[in-house]
Amino acid sequence: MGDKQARSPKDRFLTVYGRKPVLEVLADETLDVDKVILADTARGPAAAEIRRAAKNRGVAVQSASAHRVKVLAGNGKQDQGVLADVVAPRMLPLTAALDRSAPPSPLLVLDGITTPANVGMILRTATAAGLPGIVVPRRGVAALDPLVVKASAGVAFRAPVLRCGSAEEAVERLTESGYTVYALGSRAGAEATPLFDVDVPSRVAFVLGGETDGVSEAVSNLAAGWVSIPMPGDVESLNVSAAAAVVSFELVRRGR
Ligand SMILES: C[S@@+](CC[C@H](N)C(=O)[O-])C[C@H]1O[C@@H](n2cnc3c(N)ncnc32)[C@H](O)[C@@H]1O
Repeated sequence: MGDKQARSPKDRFLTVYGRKPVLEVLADETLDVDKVILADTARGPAAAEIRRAAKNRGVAVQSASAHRVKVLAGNGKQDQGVLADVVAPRMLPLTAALDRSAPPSPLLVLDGITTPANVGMILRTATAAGLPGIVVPRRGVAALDPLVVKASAGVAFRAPVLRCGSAEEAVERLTESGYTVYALGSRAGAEATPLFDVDVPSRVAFVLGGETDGVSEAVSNLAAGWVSIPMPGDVESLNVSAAAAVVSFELVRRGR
């Protein structure tokens, strides 16, 4: 994965699409809206309202074909011919964060989490716990779209999101940078260290896996080991956002 992709412009923006979400971000003075892109086929009162709201905020409205808007919104989404790029001030490429003199730690890394509501809830919880970084790969994880923003209760705009191509790439980069990277799994059995006993070195990251398959084999092979949240009750696993909450606040407790 070259640096070009690692520094995609998408690393700065959350794209919001659809008339109502775009009007909502334009109405929110705390958000820095970079631009609005409106389909050249968009006419009538709804398009006029968006143009008016953008003008009031001094936000540029670019015109594009309806097809282009659809592609930019991630194809198959209910874009209604309009999207807005909102600057997420704390979103950074992972590589840039690791180049800092004090790289952020502890981190969460998302691997294969495809339900936007889970991604949004994880961003909200980890931000609430004060974690300095949540690695959200561009591939294999739900796109940072309005469903994620909604599930995060708007926290996604200011969550410390670190972007990279894939979870595998993130684990490789983190390991090269001296992080101990643990894979979180409920069924790892005897080979897993209970979360409440695990060492938390100064550079540490915990990988959360997908809703169905958990942490991928490729990622777990790169990790330093498995960690599990003890579950004395008889259930197979926690919802991934619940697991993220337990880990995040255990890290807060350890940091005291
Ligand atoms: C719904 S679980 C995935 C269950 C999946 N069948 C599996 O084999 O891992 C989603 C993610 O939440 C995290 N998780 C859930 N329960 C956990 C537990 N008790 N300990 C550690 N991680 C857990 C793991 O990262 C897991 O990959």
